[in-house]
Amino acid sequence: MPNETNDPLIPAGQPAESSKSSATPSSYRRILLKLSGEALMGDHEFGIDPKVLDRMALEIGQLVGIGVQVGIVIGGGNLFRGAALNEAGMDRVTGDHMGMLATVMNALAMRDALERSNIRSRVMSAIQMSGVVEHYDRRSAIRYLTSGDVVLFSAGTGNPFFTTDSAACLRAIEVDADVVVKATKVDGVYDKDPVKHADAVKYEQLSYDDALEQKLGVMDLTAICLVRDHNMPVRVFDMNKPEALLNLVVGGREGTLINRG
Ligand SMILES: Nc1ncnc2c1ncn2[C@@H]1O[C@H](COP(=O)(O)OP(=O)(O)O)[C@@H](O)[C@H]1O
Ligand SMILES: O=c1ccn([C@@H]2O[C@H](COP(=O)(O)OP(=O)(O)O)[C@@H](O)[C@H]2O)c(=O)[nH]1
Repeated sequence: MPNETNDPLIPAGQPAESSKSSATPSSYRRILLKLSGEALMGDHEFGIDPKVLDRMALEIGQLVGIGVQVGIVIGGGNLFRGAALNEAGMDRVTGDHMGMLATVMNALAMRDALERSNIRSRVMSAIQMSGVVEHYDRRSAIRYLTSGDVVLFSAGTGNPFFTTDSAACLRAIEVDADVVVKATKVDGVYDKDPVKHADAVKYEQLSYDDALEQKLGVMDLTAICLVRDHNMPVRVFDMNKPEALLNLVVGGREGTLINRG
């Protein structure tokens, strides 16, 4: 049922067609954007490139400008990954805790860039961090999104052994986003890793089951199971392509759509 009551706690989740009749030219009313930590590095080997943050803030601002509600989950792979720390000898859960804290740092940096561009934003964390960021609360998050604030969901799911892809899918389902938009370094999902195979063929569209059966590697299987079980569409696109984000949100053919098929 479309939300016709203006109650912020009634899910936005309007199908694309119904929101087309509203003031926004967007195909989507509420999106969950997943940014990988590595996307924030730019040309560097580690850390955060402020120029990349500013460019992303600009692109996110374009979405806010046309009335799209934007939730963001940022990864932490530019700083720490639990699995990599574990391979180097560290306890896995400790490594995952460090990875989740890395996502909070990235979210703080992104908020800083958004605010410098005069885009209202809030950071919420799955791990309580009083005095630094607000603890994640679904109802508050929906209120913020409805009021037009960009909400950065940090610290992943709050649990070790998960990824921020799973966190993005989880938060998208919880706040009833219309779509998960996954920004990567490649321009969609291919039949094999396009970075390793020059002859890889891109999919325009892919079903959840095909993505699972073929283990296509662009998103972890836990995340795909979650979106499949809740019929949440995912679009994978290239964040380095200028205007690609805006284009896909207004209905352009960017990247690969993963859905029921
Ligand atoms: N079938 C595939 N289609 C597209 N990308 C793939 C595929 N298999 C593996 N990949 C890799 O997945 C990466 C994108 O996922 P992403 O989550 O952004 O990266 P990371 O896991 O390094 O944070 C791409 O850089 C690409 O090399
Ligand atoms: O719910 C979560 C999300 C993330 N992480 C940890 O945080 C790291 C950074 O997240 P991710 O690898 O998903 O970042 P990205 O690849 O998107 O940069 C992961 O490797 C995990 O160690 C975790 O333990 N639980």
